Amino acid sequence: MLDEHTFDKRANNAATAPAFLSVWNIEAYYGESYIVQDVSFNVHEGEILALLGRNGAGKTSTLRTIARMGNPELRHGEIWLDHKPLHKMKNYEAAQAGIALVPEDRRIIQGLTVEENLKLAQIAPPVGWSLERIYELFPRLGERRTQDGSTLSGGEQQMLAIARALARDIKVLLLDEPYEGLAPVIVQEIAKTLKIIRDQGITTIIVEQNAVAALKLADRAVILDTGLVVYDDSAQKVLDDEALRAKYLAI
Ligand SMILES: Nc1ncnc2c1ncn2[C@@H]1O[C@H](COP(=O)(O)OP(=O)(O)OP(=O)(O)O)[C@@H](O)[C@H]1O
Repeated sequence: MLDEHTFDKRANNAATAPAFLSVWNIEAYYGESYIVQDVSFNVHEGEILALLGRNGAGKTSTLRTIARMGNPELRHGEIWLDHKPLHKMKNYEAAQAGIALVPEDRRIIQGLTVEENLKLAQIAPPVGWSLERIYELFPRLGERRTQDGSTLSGGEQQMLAIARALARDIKVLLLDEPYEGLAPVIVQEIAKTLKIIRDQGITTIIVEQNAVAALKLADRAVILDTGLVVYDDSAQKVLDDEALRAKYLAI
């Protein structure tokens, strides 16, 4: 592994200069199962990256590794966020460094209102967006601020899960299947919001079964196949290339 000193030397080399978020040769395991197999990609500040691939390709595992969840266990490689070594951090340290993972099941806390869910996210510094700013972006949440969060519709729960991430001071939003189970009109509404969030400087990685929707949203795409990167280029190119879509995404 490189220390910060070695990293600085690398940073001076244009060919290997780290991006805002750099994932370098990461290998991660569930027990002895080798799942994330030498994955590398860069994410530029303020872009939306779609991380795609068939079922079981290792997308969720890659997000969990970046968020330093501990399971899967990172055994090799490096992850750098804005010159900070995420690979040396525990989950809470990665969160403090600005990583927010919104998991597939959204984890809305039952028995707490929308506003309480948001306030709970702000309990420990560094605090991010104010409630006013959040409600401006998600008017539906403002209207339902006193409603139990677990009684929201699927789309509203997804909005609350994203809003809760923004309530903390984050740099990178990791979204795992944000569109799952949502009607196309709600998908469009969330996509519009994610573009506004990008335009406010937040970097996003989206993992999504609805590859077409993710590609339409994203600036760039990385495609995984059995734990390996098989494509890393513009999202539009994938939309335009039928053979590529059929080969790696089966769409
Ligand atoms: N907790 C776990 N323990 C052991 N193996 C796991 C665990 N979670 C996932 N795996 C395995 O790791 C591989 C990659 O799973 P992962 O969920 O990362 O893929 P994915 O690309 O996100 O898939 P999907 O699109 O189906 O959600 C799969 O073979 C899966 O069975």
